[in-house]
Amino acid sequence: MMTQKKYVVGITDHMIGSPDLEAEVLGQDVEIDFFATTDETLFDPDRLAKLDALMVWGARLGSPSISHLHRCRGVVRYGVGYEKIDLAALANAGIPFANNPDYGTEEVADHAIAMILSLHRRLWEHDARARGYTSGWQVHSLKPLARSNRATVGVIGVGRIGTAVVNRLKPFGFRILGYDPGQPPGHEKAVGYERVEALADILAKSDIVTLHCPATADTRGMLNADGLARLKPGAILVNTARGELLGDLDALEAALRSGHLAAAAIDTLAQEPPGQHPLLFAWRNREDWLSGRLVITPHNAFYSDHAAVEMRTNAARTVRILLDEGRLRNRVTA
Ligand SMILES: NC(=O)c1ccc[n+]([C@@H]2O[C@H](COP(=O)([O-])OP(=O)(O)OC[C@H]3O[C@@H](n4cnc5c(N)ncnc54)[C@H](O)[C@@H]3O)[C@@H](O)[C@H]2O)c1
Ligand SMILES: O=C(O)[C@H](O)COP(=O)(O)O
Repeated sequence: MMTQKKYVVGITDHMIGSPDLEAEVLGQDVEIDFFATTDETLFDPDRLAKLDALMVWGARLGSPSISHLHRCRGVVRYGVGYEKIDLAALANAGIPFANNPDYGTEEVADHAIAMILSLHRRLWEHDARARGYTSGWQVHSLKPLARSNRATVGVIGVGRIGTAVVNRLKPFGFRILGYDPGQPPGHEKAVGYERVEALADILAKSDIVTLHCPATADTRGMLNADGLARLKPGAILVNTARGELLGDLDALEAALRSGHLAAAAIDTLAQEPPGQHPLLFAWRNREDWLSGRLVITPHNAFYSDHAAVEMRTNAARTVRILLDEGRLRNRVTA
């Protein structure tokens, strides 16, 4: 017997492929309206107007779309970050918003650790030099390598992912500093890092800086020219959080060219896929001056098959709870 549909849930976007997993979790009384695009200008207003809830992955969601969500009880994002969602417009429309904080934490932490260790050990630089090995097959051909228990890692943002990174760093013996004005006193003891009270301090004291805070008005450009200049000479930078924290590729290029920044590993860029900046050109073309000192991955730190299932299941459960109980878990306010 066909179950009558009680609700309509909108799902974006084509990154989902087919919303079969969501259909299973949402149940038979939910009709899914699948918007197979990340381009919100292509969202049909009449279809938006019929939605009881909306699930969003890569799409932006701004006031033109939000103004058509007449009966929507909640918007749920598949991911953790929500800088592409106009929270103020949702609040004005009286529509609550939730993110999906508890998926893929382990994956992002592993990705950051892989980046930290491979840059700390200068794997890519050694690989590049050893390939042309008449001059490069030398044990000490690069800048000095510090033993991990003589190096300091600065973790900026010690929330879920930052904490998972701290826990992974401990067995290596690194000194671990943490900067996170949002965490209460005592958090550093509970997690096991040394608390630093000012951004400038953690930048100045760390050999390796790893970013794990969201993109907000406070954090955008925290490592622009000024922030980069505050780093220790020869520091390493890892960004698996958001590209907007760096933002200024001119400044990043200058810091790498001068050697003030020894190396950087980046999973997120302000523009994705990356554009035509000269630094990106040098990276694509493996230019000698940069070779092995800039590693870029395509915003896939979160990804594993397990995390993808976890992400989709958790987000759909959040919607099901909303439809059944009128309660939105993981709610985020502007
Ligand atoms: N690359 C990826 O695939 C991927 C995947 C998931 C999340 N992320 C990014 O990682 C970020 C962190 O995720 P999370 O799950 O740990 O989030 P979280 O909310 O658990 O932790 C973020 C922490 O950042 C802190 N923070 C806020 N403003 C700060 C500031 N000005 N300086 C220092 N710390 C500040 C907060 O107090 C919080 O403790 C997300 O916001 C998202 O942008 C990236
Ligand atoms: O924030 C997240 O969960 C991850 O970065 C993946 O989400 P996004 O790439 O869609 O923002």
